[in-house]
Amino acid sequence: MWFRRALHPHSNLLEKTRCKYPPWMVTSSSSSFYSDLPTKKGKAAPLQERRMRDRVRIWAKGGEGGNGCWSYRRGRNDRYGKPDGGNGGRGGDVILECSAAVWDFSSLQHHLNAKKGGHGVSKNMIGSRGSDKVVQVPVGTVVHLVNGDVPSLVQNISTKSLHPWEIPDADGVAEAPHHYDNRVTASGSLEEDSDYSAPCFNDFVGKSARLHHKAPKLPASSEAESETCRNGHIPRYGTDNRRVYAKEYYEDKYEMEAEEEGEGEENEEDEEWEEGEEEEEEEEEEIQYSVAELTKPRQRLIVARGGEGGQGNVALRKESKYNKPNNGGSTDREMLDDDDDDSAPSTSGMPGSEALLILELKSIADVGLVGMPNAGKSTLLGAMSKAKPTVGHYAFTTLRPNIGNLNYDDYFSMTVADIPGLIKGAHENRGLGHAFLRHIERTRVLAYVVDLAAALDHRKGIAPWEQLRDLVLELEYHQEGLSDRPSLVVANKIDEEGAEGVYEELKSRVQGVPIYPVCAVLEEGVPELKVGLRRLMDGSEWQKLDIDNIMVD
Ligand SMILES: Nc1nc2c(ncn2[C@@H]2O[C@H](COP(=O)(O)OP(=O)(O)OP(=O)(O)O)[C@@H](O)[C@H]2O)c(=O)[nH]1
Repeated sequence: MWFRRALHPHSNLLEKTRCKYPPWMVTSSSSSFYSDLPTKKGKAAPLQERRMRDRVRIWAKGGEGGNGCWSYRRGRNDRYGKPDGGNGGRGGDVILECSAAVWDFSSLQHHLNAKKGGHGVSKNMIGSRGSDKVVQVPVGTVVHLVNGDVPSLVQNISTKSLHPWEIPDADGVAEAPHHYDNRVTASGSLEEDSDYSAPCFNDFVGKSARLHHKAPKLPASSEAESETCRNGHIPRYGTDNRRVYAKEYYEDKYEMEAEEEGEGEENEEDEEWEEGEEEEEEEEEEIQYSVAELTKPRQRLIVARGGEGGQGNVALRKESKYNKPNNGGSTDREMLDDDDDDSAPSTSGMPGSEALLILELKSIADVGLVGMPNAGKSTLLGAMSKAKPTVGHYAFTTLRPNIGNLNYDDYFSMTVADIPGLIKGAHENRGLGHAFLRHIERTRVLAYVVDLAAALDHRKGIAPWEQLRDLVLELEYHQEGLSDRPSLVVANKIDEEGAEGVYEELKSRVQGVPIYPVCAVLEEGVPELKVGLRRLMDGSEWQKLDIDNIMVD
């Protein structure tokens, strides 16, 4: 309605527009009225016109644990009070979530940080858990580890659906609490997370202890004593002293434990030896390839874990009391009520784990269309499926793999990936390089698309049999044995004049694979091609293109 009003002779909208823009920009014809106005090009180019980001390096850091609280609950009748500082909350994890709604890594940040846990509070209240950083990655993401812990797979079902005593199944998709986490292996199978090591004391010694509440009366440690001498009284609020005391407290504890076990020296030797071995390993292989894969939507992978929260003085006091030798046969309750030793400090939260990762996308499709630029791969994908890839009469129109669904009358369906054009020397980074070939590493069937008309009428193109030889060589350069899978040849542009003769010559020069003459533009020969692809898919035919079976001048 509004545009009719604008064009109505009595409408003053047209008049206003005339005033706003110079006369040469405003015409009375309805077709050019709006199109002549200067239009600003949007920032976001269509997906097809953007280059794909299928490899990215990310740095993930789990959230720091919240500090434990040091607090005493004092009352009118209780001058000294009882400890009531709660533990700090656990830091958040960095999680990669597999999603079918994401195509590549272009929306991924390089630094992924999860949130810190909340600090513990008085009245024995635990700090809140830091929120996780969940980022979505496309289906087919492969994770390589440069630095850090091996990521672990998290299962993703609401625990409400489980029986209270049921342990979430490893193969299922149950959201397991963290102690049920499993490690994922290169093959995607799960392993029990048996050697997940708790963060050690050294992890938090270097961190400044930020304690909220009043410090306990410190024992006569060397620093505390010197402070006492200077001020004439035991310092009650010195953070540094608390930290020193906390350090000594834990060092003593760990020494005692080691002495008890009588293996202190052996442990040191073992550690040195292990360290040496680890260094050697690091030197040998810096990147651990394919430590995990995300192949199904909603799969989740923890790449960096949040640090544990620090302990409040309630927890530490209980711990120290339970650890005391119980000679008098007193009960646990009596031991807890006994508040002779109320000087247990609180501890600061552990830092979260860090990981440096390389994410790589390997699209998953049943059939991969491989061909030189301008061979007609995108046109063919559009003819076979409902995909709408960009088609252009110039080379390298396709900048990212396009995936389409090939449907059959009996509801069978398969996915087809159109890979950007390859040229001779792609392995030396000519053209778009051969990085896109990683997308066909997972395809089950290969369809080589050749342009029958490329070398016709003294055009400068390459003859179809030479195109095939170059394609096979490029696949092999990318990965040995990549061409070793069921294959067929699509002889495209059969509608061009003289293409029939080239097709006949192609058949005589290339042996061992079925060749389908097709006109992708007119969708001729496409049904036969679909039948051929299905035969290769279900295994009723198995033929591959061998370099020895291609006759080139
Ligand atoms: N005559 C004829 N032209 C075709 C046929 N199929 C495709 N074309 C034309 O060939 C040109 C290239 O087609 P695309 O589908 O973009 O080729 P591509 O292999 O995807 O090219 P890249 O994106 O460079 O890899 C376009 O101008 C198409 O119209 C066909 O069967 N017959």
